[in-house]
Parts: sequence; structure tokens; C-alpha cells
Amino acid sequence: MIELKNVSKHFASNQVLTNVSMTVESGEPVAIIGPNGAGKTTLFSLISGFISPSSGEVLFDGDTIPHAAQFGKLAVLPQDAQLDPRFSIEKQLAFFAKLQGFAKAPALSEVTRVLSQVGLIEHKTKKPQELSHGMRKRACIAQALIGSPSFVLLDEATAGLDPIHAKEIRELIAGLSSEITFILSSHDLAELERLCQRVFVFEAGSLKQYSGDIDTQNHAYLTLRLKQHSDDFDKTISGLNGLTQIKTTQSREYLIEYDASVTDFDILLLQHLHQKQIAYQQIYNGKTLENQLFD
Ligand SMILES: Nc1ncnc2c1ncn2[C@@H]1O[C@H](COP(=O)(O)OP(=O)(O)OP(=O)(O)O)[C@@H](O)[C@H]1O
Repeated sequence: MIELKNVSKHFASNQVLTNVSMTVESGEPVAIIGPNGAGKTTLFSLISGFISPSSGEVLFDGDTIPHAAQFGKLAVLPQDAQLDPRFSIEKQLAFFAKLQGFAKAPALSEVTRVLSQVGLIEHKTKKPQELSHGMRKRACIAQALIGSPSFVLLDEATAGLDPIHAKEIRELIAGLSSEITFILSSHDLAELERLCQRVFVFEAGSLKQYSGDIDTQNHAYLTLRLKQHSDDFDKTISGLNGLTQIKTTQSREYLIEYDASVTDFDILLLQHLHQKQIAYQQIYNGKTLENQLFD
């Protein structure tokens, strides 16, 4: 378990974090979101033990970080992690495994294990420049998996990747999440929405926890994006059975709240759109993370 208790951090007169308290237990992936400069990397550096808090405590399984007990259980992939262009990914990962205390032969089996986990075993003899961007990122993630850590911190794991490679990385993280607790930072809400149940949001140097499972007892939500702007769309659907509220969340996008006891509300809505010849681009259950956080 990772615990931050009233942690503050300043660099000279720059107060970056103020009284941050949070707990991350093994289990579901956790997201840290906030705008550029909000302090996400600073938080990761504190959890990794690279820097110390100005005040407060950072604990891993009850011990102050850095601590010997943390070694091998917590891995970090920094935002700007690089691979060495001179060596194959197998060679460099074996080097890191040896740094972690593996002897030569076990280091190679560990590399085989982690490269298989990230789907790169067939490319193990390639040098980084022979791999695509997404594959290189996967190789970096493989490095973080050496030694089977229980927690892996990924800073901006998909930054700079095209949507296809970003999706691959998300799928990889989702697939590994049953064994490893990932702590992910990003400023891309949509990305973390797909991966994480728990989200910590930075606001003015403080953390505000958000849990994704509030407010769904009697109310249900649909998020609807239309293909084109439709005048008075809210009035058009106002008579639908079960509708309780409709809000415009952005251009052509609506958050529709309905009575959860009307179980076929989505079908009614689609039939209604069809009758009125209103084309939609996307419809999904629930609120987008952005709407949940900033509504
Ligand atoms: N070693 C340092 N010395 C001085 N200031 C620092 C140091 N590290 C971070 N800062 C400052 O702390 C603030 C938060 O930076 P940090 O990198 O943690 O933000 P971030 O949320 O990760 O941003 P981004 O999304 O752009 O990566 C910034 O104002 C930055 O200039």
C-alpha cells in the first residue's frame, strides 16, 4: 500500500504540492490527472523516493520511502524513459535485471518473461530504432515489469503516441492490471477513463479524490453526441418516457439523465432519433469522466 500523509513539496519558493493525502491499495489501476505543471511528476518522484517531501510522510507498506522493503516492489517508468540505441532490447533489459540482483541466466529468463508479457518476444534481438514508437514504449514498460513489482508508476504512458499505438498500450495495461497495480498519470481524461476506476485530480496543488462509482442509484446517464447540430434538441426529446434532465456538455454533445427504472430508455431514445431523422455519432452509457469531474 502506498500512503501519502499531509505531503507538501516546494522547490525554493515554488509550492508545488500542499497537504496531499492519498492511499493506493493493490487492486484497480489508479489515475492521477491534472494540467501541465500541476505536480504529477513531482508526486511520482516522491513515491519513487527520488526526492523527499518538504513536510509530511510518504509510506510504502507502512515504511517511509525510500526503504529497502520497497526495492523490487515498486517500479517507475518516467515520462522521458529512453532505450539505448546501441543494444538490442533483450541485452538492455538483461542489464537492468542484473542491476536488480538477477544472476546471468535468471536475468535472461526474466527478460523472456517480461518481453512475452508485452508481446515483444519475437523482436527481442532488435535495437530500439528497428521498433515502432509503440513497441519502444512497450519495451520500456517491460523494463518496469522486471522483478514482478506489485506497483508500477507510469508517467504519461501514451504521450506522443498515435491513437493506434496509444490503444495498444492501454490494452496492455488493462491486461496486466489483474496482477499489477498501475498508477498512471496523464492529462488526457478520455484515456484514463477507459482504464481506471479511481481518479485523483489535482486542483491548485492539492489532490481531490474522485471515485467513478457515485450517483448511480436511481439515476442513469447516457452521453449522446450528434453528427450535426440540431436546433432545440433538448425540446425535441423532452417528452421521452423516463427523461429527467438533459444538459449540453459541449457542441453537439448531451448528457441525458433518466430514471434508472426505465430499463429500455436507450432503445426509446434511439427510436426517437430515428423517427426525427437525427443522426448520432456516438452514444454510450454513463457520463464521460470529464463530465463527472467538472460538471
Ligand atoms: N527539480 C525541480 N526544481 C524546481 N522546480 C521544479 C522541479 N521539479 C518540478 N518543478 C516545478 O514543479 C511544478 C510541477 O512540475 P511537475 O513536473 O511535477 O508537473 P506535471 O504535473 O508533471 O506537469 P506535466 O504534465 O507538464 O508533466 C512546475 O512548476 C515545475 O517547474
